[in-house]
Parts: sequence; C-alpha cells; structure tokens
Amino acid sequence: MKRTAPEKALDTSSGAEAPSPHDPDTSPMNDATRRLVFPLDYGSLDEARAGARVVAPSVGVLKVGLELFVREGPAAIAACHDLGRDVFLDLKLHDIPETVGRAVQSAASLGVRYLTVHAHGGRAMLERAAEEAARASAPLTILAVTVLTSLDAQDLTALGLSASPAEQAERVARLAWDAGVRGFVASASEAANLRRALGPEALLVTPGIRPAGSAAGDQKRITTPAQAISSGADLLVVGRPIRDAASPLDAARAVVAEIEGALAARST
Ligand SMILES: O=c1ccn([C@@H]2O[C@H](COP(=O)(O)O)[C@@H](O)[C@H]2O)c(=O)[nH]1
Repeated sequence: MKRTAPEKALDTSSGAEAPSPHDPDTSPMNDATRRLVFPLDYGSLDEARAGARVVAPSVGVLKVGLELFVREGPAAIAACHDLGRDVFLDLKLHDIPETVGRAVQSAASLGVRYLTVHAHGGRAMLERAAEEAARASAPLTILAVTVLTSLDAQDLTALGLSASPAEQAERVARLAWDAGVRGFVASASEAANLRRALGPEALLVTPGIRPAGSAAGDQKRITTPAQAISSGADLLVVGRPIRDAASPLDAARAVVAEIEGALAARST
C-alpha cells in the first residue's frame, strides 16, 4: 500500500528509506515519541550534547537551529547523529535560488533529514530547494516555514500583509506545494486548515507548542500538544517547556504521553 509523505517521514524502522549510517540507537521508538522534535537551543555544543542526552529516550528528532549552528557548525549535527536521532536543521533559508540551492546541497552532505526554507522566498527559490533535496543521496525533506509562530495578525499588518496568519500560511503553503515542497512549518492552530488545503501527503511540523500552564514566551500562535495532534499535526516542536523544566526528561515524557492520548483519540 502506498504510504503518505508523513507516514514515510515518521517511519524510522521500515528501511523504505536508506538507513542512516549514523544510527547506533536501534531501540524501538513508539509513534508518539517519533513525533516529538526537541530543539537544541543552547549556547554551546557541550550544553547541547548534555541536554540532548537527557531527553533523547523521549524524543524522535533533534533540531539544530541558528544559535547552535552559527556557533558550532556541522559538529552539532554530528552530535545528534551520535545519539541516533534524525536531524532537523532549522536555518530558515531565505535567499536567491542559486544560493539556497547550493546551501541545500551542503545540508544534504551533512546527512540532515529535514531542512527549513522560508516560504516567502518565492516560487523559484522553493522549486530549487525541492529539486536539490530530491537529488540528495539520502532522504531530505524541505520544510517551508509559512508564517512564524511568533507573529500575530498585527505583526502581519505592520509588514504590509492584510491577510490573517491562517490565510497567509495557506497562501504561501500552496505556493510551496506548487513548487514541489511537501513539508510545512506552521502553527498547529492552522494545521487543520492546511491539511484540508494540501491533503494527506503534506508533512505538518508545528512549533509554538505549549503544554497547559507553560509560559508562551515570544510565541503568539500556540496550542497544547493534544490540540496539535487532534488538528492533524505530524511533528511537534517543543523547546523551552522541556529545556527549562526542573526535569527535562519528565517534561518530555509528559508531552509524549499527551501526544499518545491525542493519537488514540484521533484514531477512534
Ligand atoms: O515558526 C516557527 C519556526 C520555528 N520555530 C523554532 O521552533 C523552536 C520553538 O522553541 P520553543 O522554545 O518551544 O518556543 C525554536 O527553536 C524556534 O526557532 C518557531 O518557534 N516558530
């Protein structure tokens, strides 16, 4: 039976995609754990390694973002591979097509599984990113960032955009889809709408996740883990509520348990 892009992306055990040469952790991971992405938003590689090691048993994907990559570069990616986790390189590329295309090649050579580009970079840039990812020797999914979860309607107005965040996210997601991109970063509050617009093949990755009672910080379009899953999100990015918890592992476990409950409810 043909599997959807999200099913393939979430399946780390099938061998349908080339197994990662960096994957020493062969322990089985349940579906809920696979869906939790933990951002290594730390100031140094040592801190990132320590933070990742603690939560790794409850996390499916490790995300390397601007803070860590600017300081530590590819060593940060290697550290995630050492823990046997897929790497999500969150650089939100936004440049001319040639520059982005070559950056996608560089990311592919590092063996990352997911790479973000800004959907607002336009169709030619998105096409080039998707083409380069398709040429990579190992699976690499381009994720188009639709509207940052730290922005609300007022912020869009200030940028000269009259659409609501949900409308703008759908508009640029459709543009990215037409350019060949199949992965999308959006608030989970837009996940149901994007799923309706793009169908089951779209991989929906949702930051701005806040378990009940945790501080929003600079995030403006937030949902709980359960709301995200019930809205059709595939991967949930949860950073500070785990990183800054008294016990990051317990916090990660609680998120996984909430995802598990919501998945069970979703399938009934
Ligand atoms: O729209 C976006 C795109 C990316 N992010 C990234 O996700 C994490 C969220 O961390 P929290 O601590 O859970 O807020 C962070 O690395 C962002 O760079 C996002 O938040 N929103």
